[in-house]
Amino acid sequence: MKALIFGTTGQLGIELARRAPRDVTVATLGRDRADLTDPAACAAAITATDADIIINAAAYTAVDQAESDRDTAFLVNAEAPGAMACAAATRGLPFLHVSTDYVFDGSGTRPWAENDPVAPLGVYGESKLAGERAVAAARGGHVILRTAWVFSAHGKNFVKTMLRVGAGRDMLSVVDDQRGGPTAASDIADVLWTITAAFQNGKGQSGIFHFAGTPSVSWADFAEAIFARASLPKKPQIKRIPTLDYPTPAKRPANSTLDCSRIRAVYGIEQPDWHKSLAKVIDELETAG
Ligand SMILES: NC(=O)C1=CN([C@@H]2O[C@H](COP(=O)(O)OP(=O)(O)OC[C@H]3O[C@@H](n4cnc5c(N)ncnc54)[C@H](OP(=O)(O)O)[C@@H]3O)[C@@H](O)[C@H]2O)C=CC1
Ligand SMILES: Cc1cn([C@H]2C[C@H](O)[C@@H](COP(=O)(O)OP(=O)(O)O[C@H]3O[C@@H](C)C(=O)[C@@H](O)[C@H]3O)O2)c(=O)[nH]c1=O
Repeated sequence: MKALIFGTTGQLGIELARRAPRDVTVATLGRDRADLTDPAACAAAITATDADIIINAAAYTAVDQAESDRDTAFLVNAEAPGAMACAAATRGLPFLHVSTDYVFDGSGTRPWAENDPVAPLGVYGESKLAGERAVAAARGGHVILRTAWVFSAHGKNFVKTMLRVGAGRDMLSVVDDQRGGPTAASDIADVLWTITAAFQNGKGQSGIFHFAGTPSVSWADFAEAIFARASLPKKPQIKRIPTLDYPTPAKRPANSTLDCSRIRAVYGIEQPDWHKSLAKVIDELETAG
C-alpha cells in the first residue's frame, strides 16, 4: 500500500509522515515538486503516480493574510484540490482532504453537524468551502475531514504563539468568546491513517466528517491550559477579552465546536482529549529547547 501526500512541511504533513503505519509506503510531494498554485501540475502528479491513495495536507492557512490574497487562497484551497480530486477519481484512487470549522458562521451554541448550513465569515473559510465542493464534485472515493484549532510542535499555531509572546510577560489578553475544539496534528494524522486502512480494506465511506479534540473551550481557556503545562520561570496572567477588543482582518466564528458523532458511527473514531496531546506537544517543544 502506497500513499501520496501533498504538503509535507506543514503541521499535518509532518505528523502523517511520522505516524505512517508500517505497511504503508509514503511518497511525499512538497511545494518544490507540486505547487498548488499550479493545479494542472498537481493533477498531473496524481495521473502519473503509482500510489494507491492520495492525501492532501497542503493548504493556504494564513487566515488574516487570505483577506488580501483571495486569488492565491482560492487557487491553493479550491482549484488545486478540485483538479487533484478529478485526477484521483479518473484513476480510481481515494482522495483524503482536510477542511475547517471556519466554513461555519459560528452562530448559536450547538455543535455543528456535517450537514448544517455553511456560511464562512472570511476568505480562508470561503476558499476551503469551495475546495470541499470541488472535491465532492469530482465524484471519486473521497473523505473531507473538517477539523479545528490544529496544534503541534512544528509550524505556526496558537500553542507556539502563546509560548512565544507570553514568555516573560505579566499579562496576556486572549479572546474568551470564540469556542472550539483544539486538535493535535498527530491525532488528525492517526485518523487519516485509520481511514486509509478502511479504504484499503474496501470499507471506506465517502463524505464529509467532523473530527476535533474535546472538550470545547475558548481561546483564553486554551491559553491557560498551555501556560499551566509549560515549565516557564514566569507565566503571564490571562486577561479574558471579547473579540471586539482583539481586532483582526478576518472575522472568526464564535461557535466553532464540531459535532463529531458521524465519524464515530462510521469509522469508530472517538474524539481525543486535547489535554493529553497538548502535554506531549509541550514536552516535545521543551525537549527540543
Ligand atoms: N492550522 C489549523 O489550525 C487548521 C488547519 N486545518 C486544515 O488542515 C490542513 C493542514 O493544515 P496545517 O498542517 O495546519 O497547515 P500548515 O500551514 O502547517 O501547512 C501548510 C502546508 O501546505 C503547504 N502549502 C501551502 N501553499 C502551498 C502551495 N502553493 N503549494 C504547495 N504546498 C503549499 C505548505 O508548504 P510550505 O511549507 O512550502 O509553505 C505546508 O506544507 C489544511 O487543509 C488546513 O486548512 C483545518 C482546521 C484548523
Ligand atoms: C496571538 C493572540 C491571538 N488571539 C486571538 C485571535 C484569534 O481570535 C484567536 C486565534 O488566533 P490565531 O490567529 O492563532 O488562530 P487562527 O489562525 O484563527 O486559527 C485558525 O487557523 C485556521 C487555519 C483554521 O482552520 C482554524 O480552525 C483555526 O485554527 O486568538 C488573542 O486573543 N490574543 C493573542 O495574543
